[in-house]
Amino acid sequence: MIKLEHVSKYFGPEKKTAVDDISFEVKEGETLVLLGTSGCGKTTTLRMINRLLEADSGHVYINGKEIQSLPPEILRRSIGYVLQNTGLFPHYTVSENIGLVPSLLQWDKNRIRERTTTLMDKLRLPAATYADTYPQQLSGGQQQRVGLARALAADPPVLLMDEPFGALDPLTRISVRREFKALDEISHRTIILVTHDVEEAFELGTRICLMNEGKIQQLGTAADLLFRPANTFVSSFLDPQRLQLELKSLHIRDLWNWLPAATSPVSKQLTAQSTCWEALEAITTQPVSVVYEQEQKLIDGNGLMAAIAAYKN
Ligand SMILES: Nc1ncnc2c1ncn2[C@@H]1O[C@H](COP(=O)(O)OP(=O)(O)OP(=O)(O)O)[C@@H](O)[C@H]1O
Repeated sequence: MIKLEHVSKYFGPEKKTAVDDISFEVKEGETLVLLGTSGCGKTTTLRMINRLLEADSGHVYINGKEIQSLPPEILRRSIGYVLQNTGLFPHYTVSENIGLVPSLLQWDKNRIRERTTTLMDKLRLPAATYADTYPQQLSGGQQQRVGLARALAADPPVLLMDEPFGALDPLTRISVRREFKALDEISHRTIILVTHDVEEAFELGTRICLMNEGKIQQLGTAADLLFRPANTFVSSFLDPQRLQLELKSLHIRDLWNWLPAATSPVSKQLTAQSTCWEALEAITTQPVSVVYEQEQKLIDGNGLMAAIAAYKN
């Protein structure tokens, strides 16, 4: 769906390298997260995909078509773009902001109104209350949802998101992120999301591309990065949050072979798809059992920790 081949970008008279020969592919419906510390080239990479920046070398393809072959304004109509500071127009109402791209595409007024209302309802901003308000009358979390609705309005197959939850306070950030993940409008889209927040990357990414100094250090699933790091940069980057990330990334089914059998029936609250984090939350009061592939296993604190240790060895 999206393919980068040996893409590089340099800035300034000294041709300082911002992005250094990176290649990756994002499949249809996948969310790829570009993760890394400030200045590692995430935003530059993202902006070369919608041609807000031009690559100095290499090729970018969307659906097999090289993006250079399309005028930037046509290209951008099929790519939703969400920014940290939302980029909403302050003198446009919420519904005018959301309907911007459909208007440019010359949809008729009824279709724009219908689409705007649908999106506002889905994003918990009922049109009756918010359609005629202005962005500055909304909270940060609400403005972020308007920014997302605007990016989704013309139903683009591709969504590029640059620190979309970055301006929100930690609690709002977690709830807006959960809502985003659960949104049916998101599930079928191909998304590239930039963040420096490891937990966010692990929660939202189908795969994660960890960058440093313009280069890809590793591109893989959360489990690849955690348990099969490509180099010491990758493991040290994750170390500060390692325990939490491991508990949230490992599922009961991953540990199945190392968990003890349940000898007597115990209350069942978990499934094999539950994460170890969810299991720990559930077993704070009593052990639980899980049935998977016609076997019943016991989940208690000691058994779970021993199974995690065995999995890692
Ligand atoms: N327009 C520009 N002119 C000169 N240098 C730039 C420009 N844009 C980015 N850079 C430099 O390129 C490098 C990569 O920047 P980029 O914004 O892509 O990093 P980032 O990983 O997105 O960082 P952040 O998380 O802080 O946004 C940095 O060293 C930055 O200073």
